[in-house]
Amino acid sequence: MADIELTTPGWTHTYSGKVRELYASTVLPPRVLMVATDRVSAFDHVLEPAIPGKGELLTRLSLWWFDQLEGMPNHLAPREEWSSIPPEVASRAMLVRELTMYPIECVVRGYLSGSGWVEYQESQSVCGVPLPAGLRDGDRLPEPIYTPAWKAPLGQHDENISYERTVELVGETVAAALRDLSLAIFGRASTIAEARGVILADTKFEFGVDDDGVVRLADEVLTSDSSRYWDAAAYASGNRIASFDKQIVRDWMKANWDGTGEPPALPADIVERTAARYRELIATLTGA
Ligand SMILES: N#Cc1c(N)ncnc1-c1cnn(CCN2CCOCC2)c1
Repeated sequence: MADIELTTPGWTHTYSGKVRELYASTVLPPRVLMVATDRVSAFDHVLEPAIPGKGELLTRLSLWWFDQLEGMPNHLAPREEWSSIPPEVASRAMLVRELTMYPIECVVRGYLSGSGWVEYQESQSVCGVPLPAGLRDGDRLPEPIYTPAWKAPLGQHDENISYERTVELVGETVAAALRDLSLAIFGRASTIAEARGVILADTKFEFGVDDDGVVRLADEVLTSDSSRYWDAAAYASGNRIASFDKQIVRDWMKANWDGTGEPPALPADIVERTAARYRELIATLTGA
């Protein structure tokens, strides 16, 4: 697609995701340019229209979180290289080290919601992790749980897997590291978010390993696309739907699409309310 290629020379388009485009540098050492688009996806579909400013807002949020998680090796390229990012995408791009990515979505859940609530009602467990009886939708879990998924190729569903299956996929040492790092990062991020009046209900991390064998936090991190964020004050007053993420889009889709055929276009007010929630979350967390 012509509009995907960058006009700045030195970059080759390598991958189109639902909401991101990836490019390889033809001049720098192995680097990947991750460009966030304004596209929004839900229920495995890319929806129309795009959400104005989404790519930039979520990139800013990722970069803020990478900075908050000091001490956790990540995939960002040294900042002195960032001047090479093409100006045409600079506000919504990250220049990252090329890693060998692990095929695991490292999901951590601190609260019971979404597919986890559906599964809990049927089995009193989430992804095979047993939970106490009597929990309600939106309840905080006794402690955060690690519920990994296998990263399916684009177009296929990610598949919830057991911790033991992750051991088969990446070995015991790496599987334990991914679990422990995910739970530790979730704990730190939850504390930082709650100090700002925001609940981090759940999120997913991706990791890769560099040529020196260092396991690094990769992908986007703790964005509204990879996480559920709730307003803590609203939650405390019993309003358990005041979310800062794509819930507005998900709820509208559930009410206006039966899941067959192409999804309907989002109305202008849903687009604007979603953009406003993204802006509000970034302002609440980062102060910017
Ligand atoms: N983050 C990051 C990152 C990194 N730091 N280094 C190398 N690759 C990636 C990465 C992340 N996502 N994808 C696209 C999705 N893959 C496409 C290929 O097939 C598997 C899926 C590439």
